[in-house]
Amino acid sequence: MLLRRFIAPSVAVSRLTSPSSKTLATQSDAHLRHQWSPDLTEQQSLVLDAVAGGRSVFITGSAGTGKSLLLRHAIRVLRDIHPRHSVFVTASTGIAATAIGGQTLHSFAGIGTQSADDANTVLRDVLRNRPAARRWAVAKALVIDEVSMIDGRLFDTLETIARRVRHRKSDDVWGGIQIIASGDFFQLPPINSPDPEKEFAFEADCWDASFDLQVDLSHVFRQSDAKLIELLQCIRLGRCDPDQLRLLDQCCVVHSDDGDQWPETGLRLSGFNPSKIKAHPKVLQFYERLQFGQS
Ligand SMILES: Nc1ncnc2c1ncn2[C@@H]1O[C@H](COP(=O)(O)OP(=O)(O)OP(=O)(O)O)[C@@H](O)[C@H]1O
Repeated sequence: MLLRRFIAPSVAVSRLTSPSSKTLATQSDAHLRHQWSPDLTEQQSLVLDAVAGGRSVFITGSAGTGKSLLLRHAIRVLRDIHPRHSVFVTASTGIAATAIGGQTLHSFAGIGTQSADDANTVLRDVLRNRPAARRWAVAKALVIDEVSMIDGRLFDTLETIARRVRHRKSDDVWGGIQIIASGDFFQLPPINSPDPEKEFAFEADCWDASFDLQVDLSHVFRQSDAKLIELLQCIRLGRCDPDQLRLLDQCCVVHSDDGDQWPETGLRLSGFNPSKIKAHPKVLQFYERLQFGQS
């Protein structure tokens, strides 16, 4: 269901067709590319060129396509083209924010951890929170990592806050703040999204208007085996064909009466012939694990 809702609009995307209203920087694209890294792919370079040009960009792609690496480059570029104090680096979770040296989106925005009530209530709270209102006022660029965990209603609320706080500076979407968002909607979803119609950020009313460019990174760096990459992509989309299912099946270690292969999970092991276990020449190792947490 998520697949249909997400892919259908346009995110298998390269360039938005409508021209941006934002002014493009005058730096030479080739010069910037040379400075960044010769190893970046064409898609990654396209993103950095857009960031350097003041455009708002959504970066997506499956695991290992270089989103995090690209985001780190993008943050450096943003700090080159804007005053440092006006670039805010955020993520939807504390762990993700720490990884990129930023803060949580909620903390930046001054909205607390509860999900957005109506936009007017949240706006009133933000305006009472002077440091937060000031952050919104001075921001020229806002980075949002792991945007897949932001629900659509909150995304719309944040855009409304930006526009209302900054109405004297700009009537544009997000009050003219350059938005660089990154995430993979096939990975972590929002927690307790309050509005089923706007469960995901890409369902927000302002989503498409928020970005000049939406890029789906296609080159997977984490694996090099083409067959494995294709298989992982198909699993991600829930579209495995019978050949791929057979291949997966072959990878499972299956109990064989005379072979030396062992079941790979405790569950299967418990159904394994106990005499086989006792007769096995190798010494069995037992590992104890303690796990703490709240349910
Ligand atoms: N252009 C590139 N050339 C070589 N290696 C690259 C390039 N871009 C990314 N990588 C490497 O690919 C690996 C995966 O990158 P990264 O962690 O940024 O992916 P990701 O899309 O953020 O993954 P995930 O969604 O799992 O967090 C890293 O080791 C990274 O250094």
